[in-house]
Amino acid sequence: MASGTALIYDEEMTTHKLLWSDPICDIEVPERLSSSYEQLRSYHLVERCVHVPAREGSEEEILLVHSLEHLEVAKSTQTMNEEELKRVSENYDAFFFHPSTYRCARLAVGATLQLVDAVMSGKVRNGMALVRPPGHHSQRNAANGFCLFNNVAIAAEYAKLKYGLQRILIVDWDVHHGQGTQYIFEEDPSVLYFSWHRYEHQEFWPSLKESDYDAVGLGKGKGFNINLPWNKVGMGNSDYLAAFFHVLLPTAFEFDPELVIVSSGYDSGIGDPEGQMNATPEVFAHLTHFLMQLANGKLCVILEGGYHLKSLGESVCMTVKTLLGDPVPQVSGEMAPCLSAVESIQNVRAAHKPYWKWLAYEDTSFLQNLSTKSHFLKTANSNPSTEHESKITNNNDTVKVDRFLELHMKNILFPVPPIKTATTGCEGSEHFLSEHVQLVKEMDKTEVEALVSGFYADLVKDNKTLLSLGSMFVILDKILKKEVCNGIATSPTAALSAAVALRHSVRLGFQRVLCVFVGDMQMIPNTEDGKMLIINICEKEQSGKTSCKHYFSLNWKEDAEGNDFFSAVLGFILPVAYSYQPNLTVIAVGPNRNLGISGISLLVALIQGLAESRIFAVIEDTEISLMQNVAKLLVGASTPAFGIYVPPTQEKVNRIKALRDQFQQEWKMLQCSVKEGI
Ligand SMILES: NCCCNCCCCCS
Ligand SMILES: [Zn+2]
Repeated sequence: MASGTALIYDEEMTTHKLLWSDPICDIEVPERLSSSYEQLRSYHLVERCVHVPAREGSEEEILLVHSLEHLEVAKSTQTMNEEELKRVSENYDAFFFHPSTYRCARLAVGATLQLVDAVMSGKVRNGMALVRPPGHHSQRNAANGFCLFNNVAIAAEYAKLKYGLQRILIVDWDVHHGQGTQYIFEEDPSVLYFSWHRYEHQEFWPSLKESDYDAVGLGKGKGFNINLPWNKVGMGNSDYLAAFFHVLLPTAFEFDPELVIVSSGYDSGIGDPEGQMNATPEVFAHLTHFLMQLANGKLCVILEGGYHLKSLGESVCMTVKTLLGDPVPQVSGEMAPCLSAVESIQNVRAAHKPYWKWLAYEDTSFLQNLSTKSHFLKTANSNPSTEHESKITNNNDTVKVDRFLELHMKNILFPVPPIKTATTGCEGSEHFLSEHVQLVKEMDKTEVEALVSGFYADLVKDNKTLLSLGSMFVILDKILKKEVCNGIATSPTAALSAAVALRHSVRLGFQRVLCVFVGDMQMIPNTEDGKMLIINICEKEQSGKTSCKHYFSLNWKEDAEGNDFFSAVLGFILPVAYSYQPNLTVIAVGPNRNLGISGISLLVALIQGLAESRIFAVIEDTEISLMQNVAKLLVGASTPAFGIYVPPTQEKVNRIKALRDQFQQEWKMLQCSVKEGI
């Protein structure tokens, strides 16, 4: 199994720079690269990565995407004087040439292809390339928006040719629409292109009609181009996460890519003068973590934009830290997407309904009620509750943004725990023992009885249960003290152990404990005080217990053909969990589970983004292979495999929709459509 994270950086790419005054282009400075690299070094992240050298992209590789004419024009600029450079640059929208631009652009292409080779060859699992000039605006025959050659588009064509790939996902989280990439692949069903971008109803650059949500691709490519326009500035962490849960991830898992490439622009982050958005650096750790669960972890992150140096640097570090497998920091801010974001999400889901199985039963009746194409009137005067208050008055005050980020990142960056996983050395754990795993010694019986005596004492009869409870307490203690990141234990009675673990965790001081219980839970703790939130995935309604704000019973019967659990995890469990913001997650699998191992693996893999990746898993001791799968995921030893994708049945979609309609006011991350009549 491939491991390791590649980092590609070559100082020579800092030589390209603007030689004359141009207020549009003067933000694309060499320091974008050097200060990002310095920030990575300051967090000791460079030394933890595998260094892969850049190289020049060959003319042949560039011609995979660009015309010979475009290549020749670019090549001819190397010997021009400033006057000539200025004149050639004026042929393009927002681009500048320097004598070294051509050389730098070829290094940017080569660095990107080096990363693709390192990942596809298994030399590393994933990686990041810090490159400039960026690429996603450049087109077959034109430079545009600071971009000369489309690095990511060339990488996709290269990967198809060299590795015979048939499904590549490009995620463009830059705040600008990568129209160049869209044009290149809009008829190509083997490349799924997703972009969100500041749009403001076509007012924001590049102000194209084809950047709107109804540009779904052409011909055979229909459905493989996804545009999510942001029609207001100030979008934040919750809007970005909602876009992943309710648009990108369900599509991405159905598409099942063999490789994921990110057009990683950080001008969608707080403080950036172009984006004017509010999302804070740690959100990129979450976005990266989600994409790491696709394509067996084969993920290539390529720098695009990002023009506030401090914001850019912090976001680059959050990305690389996550690629390295570090715990994902708690995401900040109110977990409630704004009205405008939910409108855009609803529109793009409706536009793509004809092309994706997961959207087969999407309710698009709202389209009938509205005549205009922009399915919603511009929410010009939308009331304050639908607007995000901006943490910073305006992003143009660079020093103020620096100060904010200084403080914000202080309580986020935590040392990586020396040990990742603690376990009781239960059956089957010998398979995955590695330096990341610590065996915990059993706790002595009297101590356990003392801890359990308060409650459930009557239930705890035999020694075996007492011992398993003992080791559970030890593990929970280590997680609380941050000596380990997560832990796993088996139990003869997972339901009892889970109930005891929940009570013990609250008593240890965890304020919000999320418990996902698979199987019939037998006893359900009282969740009135909100200190626990329980999601019970069971085959039948628990006797008499209906769902309420902190207790959900989600009936699910595993599909014999494969894994149909994606819509439940992405459309319900994660949105509720992210709304709740737990500081510990307990995953328990009891007897007669009703979910397949691949469904449970999906749940464990995606839920690690919560609670700073603090997870305690307790598994019925009869489930040896499940235990091994979950343990490998917690250690980070394996890239997850989620089985055969099966789309949800109408009945299952309706069940999730019913829960969403009932609880989307309490747990706002569930929102993906605007209530009628707002
Ligand atoms: N009024 C023209 C604004 C042009 N702005 C170009 C921004 C390119 C960003 C590359 S990520
Ligand atoms: Zn950009």
